[in-house]
Amino acid sequence: MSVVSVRDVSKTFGSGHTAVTAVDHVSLSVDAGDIVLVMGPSGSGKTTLLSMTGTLMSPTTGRILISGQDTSALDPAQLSRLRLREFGFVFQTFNLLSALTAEENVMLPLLTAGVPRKHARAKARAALEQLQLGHRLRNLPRDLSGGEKQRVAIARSLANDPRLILADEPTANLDAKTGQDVTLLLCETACRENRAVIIVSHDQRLRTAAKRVITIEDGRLTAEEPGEHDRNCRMHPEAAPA
Ligand SMILES: Nc1ncnc2c1ncn2[C@@H]1O[C@H](COP(=O)(O)OP(=O)(O)OP(=O)(O)O)[C@@H](O)[C@H]1O
Repeated sequence: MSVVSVRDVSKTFGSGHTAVTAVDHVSLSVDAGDIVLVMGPSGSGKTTLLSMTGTLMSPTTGRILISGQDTSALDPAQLSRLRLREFGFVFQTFNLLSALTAEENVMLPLLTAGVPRKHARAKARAALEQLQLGHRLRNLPRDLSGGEKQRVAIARSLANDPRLILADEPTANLDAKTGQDVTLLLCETACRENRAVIIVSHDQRLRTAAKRVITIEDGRLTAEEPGEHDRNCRMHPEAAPA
């Protein structure tokens, strides 16, 4: 069974002559271990598709199934629990809380999900160590580089063992090399743990991190090509931590 199945989904904003169809009859299935890069011009519907896939926005028509469960049948509280349990989110602006250390930032969603503090701390440390940030546990975001901040955000997205990681322009605020390295690290880690990943980006260099590359234009999926990701989840030789 697919981790996520997007079935004939459309999203229209507004109505009448000002209506904009941002996503137009899109179907897409993503399995465990899949790493899908969604590319396309500005305004083509990438973020709208990602938001619906993450149940942050409901489709106008069509259905989103998460591990076979139809999300349209769930109320907001159930959707919120589903997101905490099944999804990890990575954003272009990192979205770290400035008053919390790296470790506390990673612990936060675990505590929200009801994980006991001691266990949450151990999981946060393990996730940060995996992202090669074991020496930065007590640092505040302001003392971290852009690449380190995004690695903390990735550790946070991985800490609750999500089935699916959704990343929206994760490299937009990083220089090209750092952005590619951080994304490769995310993809290698997710691949080894058999998690599914969907990344929305303009960045052609991320093809090296993806197993599938999907193009969206005017809200429609227009192409799918294989990516260049190493199927054995090996770290790309050029990638070193940022
Ligand atoms: N909340 C909204 N209300 C009205 N129109 C919207 C809304 N969100 C998106 N749109 C419109 O839907 C279309 C798709 O937007 P979306 O942000 O999904 O594209 P995108 O491919 O992610 O663009 P970018 O690469 O610039 O982030 C655009 O025409 C946009 O203006």
